Amino acid sequence: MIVLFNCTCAVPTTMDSFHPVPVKVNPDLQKERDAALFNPVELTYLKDGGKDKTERRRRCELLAINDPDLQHKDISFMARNERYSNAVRKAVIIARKIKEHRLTNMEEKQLYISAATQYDTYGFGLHYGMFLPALSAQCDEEQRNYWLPLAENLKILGTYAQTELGHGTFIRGLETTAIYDPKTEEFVLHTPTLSALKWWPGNMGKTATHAVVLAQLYTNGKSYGLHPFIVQLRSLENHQPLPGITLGDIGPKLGFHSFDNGFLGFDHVRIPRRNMLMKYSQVSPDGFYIKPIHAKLTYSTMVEARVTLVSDIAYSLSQAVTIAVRYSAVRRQTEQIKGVKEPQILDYRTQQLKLFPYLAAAYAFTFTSFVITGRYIEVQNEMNDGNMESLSELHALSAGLKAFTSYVGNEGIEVCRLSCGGHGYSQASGFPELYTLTAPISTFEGENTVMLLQTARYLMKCATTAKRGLELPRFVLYLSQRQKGQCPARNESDLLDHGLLSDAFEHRARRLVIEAAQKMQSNIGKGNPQHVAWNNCHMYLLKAASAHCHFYVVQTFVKYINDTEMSDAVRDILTSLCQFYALHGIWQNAGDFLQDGYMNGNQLDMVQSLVGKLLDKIRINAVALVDAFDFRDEILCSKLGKYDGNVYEAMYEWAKNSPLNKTEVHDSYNKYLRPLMQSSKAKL
Ligand SMILES: CCCCCCCCCCCCCCCC(=O)SCCNC(=O)CCNC(=O)[C@H](O)C(C)(C)COP(=O)(O)OP(=O)(O)OC[C@H]1O[C@@H](n2cnc3c(N)ncnc32)[C@H](O)[C@@H]1OP(=O)(O)O
Ligand SMILES: Cc1cc2nc3c(=O)[nH]c(=O)nc-3n(C[C@H](O)[C@H](O)[C@H](O)COP(=O)(O)OP(=O)(O)OC[C@H]3O[C@@H](n4cnc5c(N)ncnc54)[C@H](O)[C@@H]3O)c2cc1C
Repeated sequence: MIVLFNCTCAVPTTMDSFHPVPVKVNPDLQKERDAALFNPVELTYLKDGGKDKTERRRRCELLAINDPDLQHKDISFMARNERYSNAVRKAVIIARKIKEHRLTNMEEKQLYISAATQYDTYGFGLHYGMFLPALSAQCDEEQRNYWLPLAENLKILGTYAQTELGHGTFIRGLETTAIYDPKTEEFVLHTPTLSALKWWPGNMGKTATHAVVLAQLYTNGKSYGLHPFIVQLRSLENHQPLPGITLGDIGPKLGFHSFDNGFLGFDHVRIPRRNMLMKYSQVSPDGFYIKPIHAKLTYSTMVEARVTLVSDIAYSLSQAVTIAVRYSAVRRQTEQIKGVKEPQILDYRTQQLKLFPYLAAAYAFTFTSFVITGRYIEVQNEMNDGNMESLSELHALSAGLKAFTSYVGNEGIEVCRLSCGGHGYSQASGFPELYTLTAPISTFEGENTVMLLQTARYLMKCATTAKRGLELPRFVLYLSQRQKGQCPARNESDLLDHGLLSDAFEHRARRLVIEAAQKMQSNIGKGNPQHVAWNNCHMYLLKAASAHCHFYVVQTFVKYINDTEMSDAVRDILTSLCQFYALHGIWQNAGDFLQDGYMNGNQLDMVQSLVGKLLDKIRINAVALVDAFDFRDEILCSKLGKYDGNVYEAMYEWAKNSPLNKTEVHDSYNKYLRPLMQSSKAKL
């Protein structure tokens, strides 16, 4: 039985609300909305960057939501083959519709794509997410003029083939070779071992015709390290793999079921010299190598992707808390006073303690994503002018924030699922797809521990620079400032001060960075080689990097509230949310704040008491805070998180469509159960 998503296009939407006016709203949810102390649409405008941007976003999303060509049965009821095929079908429709709707702006395209794909992966995700960015960043002008129009017009479909079976993290250890042959002016690509098979690249198994392949460059008998090459994988006539190329799908995964993550092997495959992407380094026809102005420019595609992932995590976490908070407002459980209605589960302190830290984090990460995206654009412009000075800083910032936010995001989505009890485990909740789509962010684009260690590496250098009294970039300037002694808070109201809270995180980050640097120094002092000392100090380094990122997020949240114009009511709730984010962070990491005597037991008591008090303030506004994220039901794809709160009706309707309910009596009854039961009967 085919079930279409509820197509609500015929139902009018009000000016302020994006949602169709529901026939009946769950009274508990309505009560929450009536009691809120601010207007959520104001916060929506703020988050989107203005009313006009909200309206533009809604228009883009509605174009996809209301399009009958993009409707299909729930992906939860599809097998993998069907899911892959459906994702490709939709990707093709999306490409056509983007042209028809004249969506030329990148942001609009992304909004449209994410509304059209709903909670599934996008069939051309790697093409747009990594292949095109890699071409844009690594091609010289002539190459751009040739390849970009082909890729932008989908005449070729691409992927980014870096990871191998044997190595993902340690990319200097990748084994695929590209050996230059000056006689024919070609590179010969080869997979010398099983472990050198490219493994994991998305859309490579069945979809891509081309790939940006990362391979070890050899010319004139010398190795020059990893470089990007564009390689045709499949025929443009019949999609068959080209001679010398082995391709396939790597099989089912935890999630990403619609994605054809693939493997790829080369058997002495020849490509023209100009298929090496030559913006930063070149090989001349006679095999002379010209090196790049910065050794790590080959890695720049990953920096862009890590920046984008911070926004993606903020978006997914916002979806998770929207589902869990709305459901917690309509779910009632456990009679407290005989004969009196059971309370909404949102009233339980434990439920609030599960959800509100992630609600606060969702806002904190959203604002952080604005800042890091802005910084990325600035550095990109500097790099386009040939100034590579800030590349290391951007790498450290993006690697650390991608790791810090995705750890919290993955954990938060799982906590939200658990907070919905049994129904959270149903595919109807939306959590299984949301979780499995977000979970690999901790692994791809750089495994999180490895990324935090990269941030730590940068911080260690900064600690040395600060010690020498030399200048540091803005975002680590605090490392050159002196520690401020003890936390000055005397009472609870002092502890609500944003400046004081930001100072506390600054103090913790500086102390942990300096401590890690000292541990490294003393380890090296004991005669350990650098890599042994580094390994011995991993626990300090990881903590330092994480504390640095935590401080960055708190500071960004505070600065956002201070620097942005907003109504008093919105400022009031964002202020409480920011205080809660910081105080809860102190409470959860109390040891770090107590360890050097920066805070004392009495101050910690006050922190804990304030966390409790702020729960009340957030409780009144919780539903409005998640409404402000402004997810339409068609995008949230959760029966628990529906805007109208009619959860039980929706779950029952959804369950009726389970393929197992197609017939009253399943085939397996006649095949297995009947013979078993009849023979058992005989024995009785
Ligand atoms: C319309 C649109 C729709 C879109 C819809 C999207 C849908 C989208 C679906 C997505 C689907 C998933 C897509 C997953 C795609 C993959 O996962 S692609 C594969 C990603 N792979 C990785 O991230 C590998 C991680 N590993 C690495 O990056 C490197 O090996 C490491 C860990 C950084 C180490 O590199 P290394 O060369 O060994 O460097 P090392 O000796 O440690 O030295 C570090 C030095 O390099 C510098 N460095 C390292 N990296 C960098 C860098 N990147 N930049 C600058 N400097 C750097 C450091 O600053 C440091 O400098 P110094 O301190 O020496 O001055
Ligand atoms: C869904 C998905 C999609 C992907 N898409 C692509 C793609 O499109 N293109 C592509 O090229 N790749 C892709 N990848 C691969 C991905 O980028 C790698 O898996 C990732 O970079 C991690 O590398 P790894 O698998 O080698 O992990 P490993 O490095 O083997 O990690 C295993 C463990 O070792 C630890 N470890 C490793 N090195 C260190 C160290 N130096 N110090 C301390 N601990 C360490 C890690 O912390 C981790 O705990 C994808 C992966 C997934 C899951």
